Amino acid sequence: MIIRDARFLTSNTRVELCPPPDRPEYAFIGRSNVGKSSLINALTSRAGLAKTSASPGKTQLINHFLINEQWYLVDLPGYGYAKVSKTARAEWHKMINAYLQRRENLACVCVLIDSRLPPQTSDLEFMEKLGEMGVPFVMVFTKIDKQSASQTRTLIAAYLAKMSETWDELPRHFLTSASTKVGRDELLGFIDEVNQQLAAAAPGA
Ligand SMILES: Nc1nc2c(ncn2[C@@H]2O[C@H](COP(=O)(O)OP(=O)(O)OP(=O)(O)O)[C@@H](O)[C@H]2O)c(=O)[nH]1
Ligand SMILES: [Mg+2]
Repeated sequence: MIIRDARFLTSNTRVELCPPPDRPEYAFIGRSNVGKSSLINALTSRAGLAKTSASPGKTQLINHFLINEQWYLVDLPGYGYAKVSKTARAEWHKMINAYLQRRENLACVCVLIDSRLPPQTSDLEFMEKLGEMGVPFVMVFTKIDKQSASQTRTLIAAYLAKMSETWDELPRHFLTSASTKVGRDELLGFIDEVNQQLAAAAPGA
């Protein structure tokens, strides 16, 4: 897929204030600092489209971007950041739960996972929750440029082995780097595929 056009639409905390649910939506979520905003910039080849930061907790709102006038890409605030207050964490859960439950055009959630770490409880629990809610998702491993290919292979294999303890069928997964753009075409190809399936299934198609 070629990204001809990518623009920022809105930032807000409430699902009712999101843009009209009139096209497929793909949401990026994962632990703070995992590289959600950076990957959005890499996918769209628009540096600075989504705000990034070396310190965790940069993205605080539900940010909508419109891609090729056809689909929405959403940058969400991260979870699992230790220095966040109890109140802030409760607010995050409220906002994200409402978004996941009520955003009717949500086509797929991309759960971003740091490729350098062993399976983290917060990621495993979040994916469990998506499964219980019946929200489709894929796993997107990030920052693979930061280690050797063999380290990545070993860690991903261990991750998938861990997942197969609780999942009968493993979700699809992608290996990515916002720095080198590895995995960009695969992820965009997947989004294209889902967009086409949804269009074919839509009434009047
Ligand atoms: N080397 C490398 N660094 C990356 C990559 N992706 C992100 N980073 C760096 O990781 C840090 C966090 O990136 P962000 O994109 O802001 O992370 P985020 O997940 O949006 O973080 P929050 O909005 O705080 O939840 C920044 O310093 C990025 O430059 C990558 O693929 N490779
Ligand atoms: Mg961010």
